Amino acid sequence: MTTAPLPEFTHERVSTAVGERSGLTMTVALHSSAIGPALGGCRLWRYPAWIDGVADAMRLASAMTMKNALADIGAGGGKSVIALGPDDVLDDERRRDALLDLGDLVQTFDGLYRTAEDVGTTEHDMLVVSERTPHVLGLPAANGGAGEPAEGTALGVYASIERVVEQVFESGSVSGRSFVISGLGQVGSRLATRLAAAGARLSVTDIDATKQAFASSLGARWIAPDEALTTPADVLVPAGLGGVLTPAAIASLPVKAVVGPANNPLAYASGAEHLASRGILYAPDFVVNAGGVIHLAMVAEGASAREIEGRLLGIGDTLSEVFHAARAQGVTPLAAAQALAVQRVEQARERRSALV
Ligand SMILES: NC(=O)c1ccc[n+]([C@@H]2O[C@H](COP(=O)([O-])OP(=O)(O)OC[C@H]3O[C@@H](n4cnc5c(N)ncnc54)[C@H](O)[C@@H]3O)[C@@H](O)[C@H]2O)c1
Repeated sequence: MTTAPLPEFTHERVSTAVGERSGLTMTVALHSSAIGPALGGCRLWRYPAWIDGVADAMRLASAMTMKNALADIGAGGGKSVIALGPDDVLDDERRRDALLDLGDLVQTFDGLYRTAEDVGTTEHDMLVVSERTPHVLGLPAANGGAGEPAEGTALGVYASIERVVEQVFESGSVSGRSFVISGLGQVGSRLATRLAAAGARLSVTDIDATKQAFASSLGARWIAPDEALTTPADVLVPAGLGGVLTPAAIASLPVKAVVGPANNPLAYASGAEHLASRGILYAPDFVVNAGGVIHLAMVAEGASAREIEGRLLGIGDTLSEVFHAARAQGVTPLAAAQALAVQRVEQARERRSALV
């Protein structure tokens, strides 16, 4: 039985298999290849039931279509999930088996879906996946790959944070502004470091309490994970998993803006309207966290570090364009971003059918 509602099935193909070697259930969800071969990472995570992993892959894949369309990298949207059940134990051998199984499943898409690292997987894991399929990005730099995309993601989110602060406070400076960062992983820790260096006041948390030492090295205040949505601040930065902004959380969220790397932070469809009705500016996740895919796609194309940095900082411009469109159309930034992405996908589809 699924514990969350299944997403709408608008995908080109969803393949779920029990890994031959690992016995783990894994899913590749290809949402759209209209713009180009899909690109989206592989999440390795624990779920209450296998179907929750399928639903997560499907939701994340459609968000990747939106993200990649707005990132303008010539890629469609897809995602993969290796689902651990509540009692599954993952030792090194089984982890390797799971990654080889994933490689086989990715290979059945014949290049229409390309994988990379995501929550729960690393660049070294991608090296294992590459033993079974060439359709994998983000291998370690020492192996000729793009390496961890988190630095690129953090740069794009940081550029977005400045635009959000500018929008709300009429100055893009983060100095003296207060932030809550929930999740100090690959991206959250980099954002915390940048924000602290720029003079922001930080309250931070993670479910991994060992991150407290890092927090104090930045001079940040440590809060409990369940205080992240109740601590007053100028800006909330969700940098853990998605689904945290529930109706109850939004009803009393004591911030002026939400902007962060976490995919799908809104737990329900009308969350963006609810935030807007409370006067909270929401920067759509798939606009601000596109730095990772931009980095992966551009390194694969052989772009220079300078060109890539320019595109990462350009995420701030895309976000400003979205805010502008939202104001002009009288809709939320999320609706404006979705409309822009859908328009790009439809245009690509029309160009394709004109060629057939
Ligand atoms: N890494 C990237 O390049 C990238 C790109 C786009 C989007 N994202 C998204 O950004 C988010 C963070 O990615 P990451 O690469 O930093 O992942 P990560 O796994 O390195 O870090 C996530 C951190 O969040 C913590 N966490 C999980 N649940 C939490 C909770 N309820 N409260 C507080 N902390 C919690 C984890 O302990 C971990 O430290 C994810 O949603 C991911 O999908 C990441």
